Amino acid sequence: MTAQIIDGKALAREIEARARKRSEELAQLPGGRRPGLAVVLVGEDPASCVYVRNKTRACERAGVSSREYRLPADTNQEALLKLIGELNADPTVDGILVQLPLPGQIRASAVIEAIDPGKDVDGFHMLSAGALLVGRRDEGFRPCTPAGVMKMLESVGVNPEGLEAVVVGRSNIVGKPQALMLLEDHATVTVAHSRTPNLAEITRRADILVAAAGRARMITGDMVKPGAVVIDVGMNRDEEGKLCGDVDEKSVSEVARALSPVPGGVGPMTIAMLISNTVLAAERHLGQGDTL
Ligand SMILES: NC(=O)C1=CN([C@@H]2O[C@H](COP(=O)(O)OP(=O)(O)OC[C@H]3O[C@@H](n4cnc5c(N)ncnc54)[C@H](OP(=O)(O)O)[C@@H]3O)[C@@H](O)[C@H]2O)C=CC1
Ligand SMILES: Nc1nc(=O)c2c([nH]1)NC[C@@H]1CN(c3ccc(C(=O)N[C@@H](CCC(=O)O)C(=O)O)cc3)C=[N+]21
Ligand SMILES: [Mg+2]
Repeated sequence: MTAQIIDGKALAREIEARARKRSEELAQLPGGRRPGLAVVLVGEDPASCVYVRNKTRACERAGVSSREYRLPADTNQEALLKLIGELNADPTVDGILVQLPLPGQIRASAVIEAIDPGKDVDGFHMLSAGALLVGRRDEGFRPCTPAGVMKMLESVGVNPEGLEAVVVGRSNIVGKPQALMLLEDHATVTVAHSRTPNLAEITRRADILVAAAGRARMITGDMVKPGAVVIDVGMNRDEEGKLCGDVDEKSVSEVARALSPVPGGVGPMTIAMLISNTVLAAERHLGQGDTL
């Protein structure tokens, strides 16, 4: 078997095109405007710079106006909180994204909780996390990466209902919300992590396997059930400095039915979902309800 490659980039472009249509409609409303996103970057992390550049380009494609705030690496928490307060109060800003990780002197949780929950387009605020947990789609925002993974599954005709899903990783931004979204769609969900002793045994049960551990090519063909759908969230550099996922594409593509590539898979989808969330935030701010 040779796995179908799931084209996250093409799917992301479709989502951006729909967002563009809606952005233009919002701009045409009386008292309307384009959705606005503020991206805050503290320090000069090279990987973060790549993401921020990709986000800026996607905003242009989707008709979302984006602003960047670049602060020096030694910025203190108080100064960052002051900027968040100003962005919270700015009616042209619908969404606020503070690029993670933050430098050590800043407590990320303090910054995330300071964001107006109505502008939490990353979906990292406690209110968004709680809304996902209790199944309230009308409140908060869904975290972009796991939401993008759900769209990718749908795009290859995979309905999670009744399937065994395994998520490798339990972070607040990927693994945990991913497990909740799969559960919401009626999969039987297992979450594995660094203290899981028998990982291969667990992953081999998966009809849907989501790899989000941040370990280069750790998922090999022998860990995958024949015919499984494998989604690779990982963004790693290998020994040669080459960008790679958590999945060993070569061995896994001989076993899986479908596989998402890195690059061109989850990364572009994460950005498309960020844009979708920003349009949703603008709709709510303009009293237009949820249409996306
Ligand atoms: N494409 C995209 O848009 C995005 C990509 N990413 C990428 O996804 C990956 C995960 O990101 P993130 O969740 O933020 O990472 P974290 O480092 O916060 O979490 C990693 C998780 O994986 C688990 N883990 C680590 N090593 C192993 C192992 N050997 N076996 C099993 N589980 C393991 C950890 O377990 P424990 O909890 O026990 O420590 C932890 O739960 C990274 O490569 C990141 O770059 C992240 C966000 C967006
Ligand atoms: N507050 C916050 N929100 C995030 O959503 C967030 C974050 N912080 N910190 C870092 C991670 C990582 N992340 C990516 C986004 C896009 C690509 C992306 O565009 N990837 C492309 C190209 C990557 C490349 O060429 O280097 C691809 O996979 O094809 C990757 C990773 C968002 N994250
Ligand atoms: Mg995100």
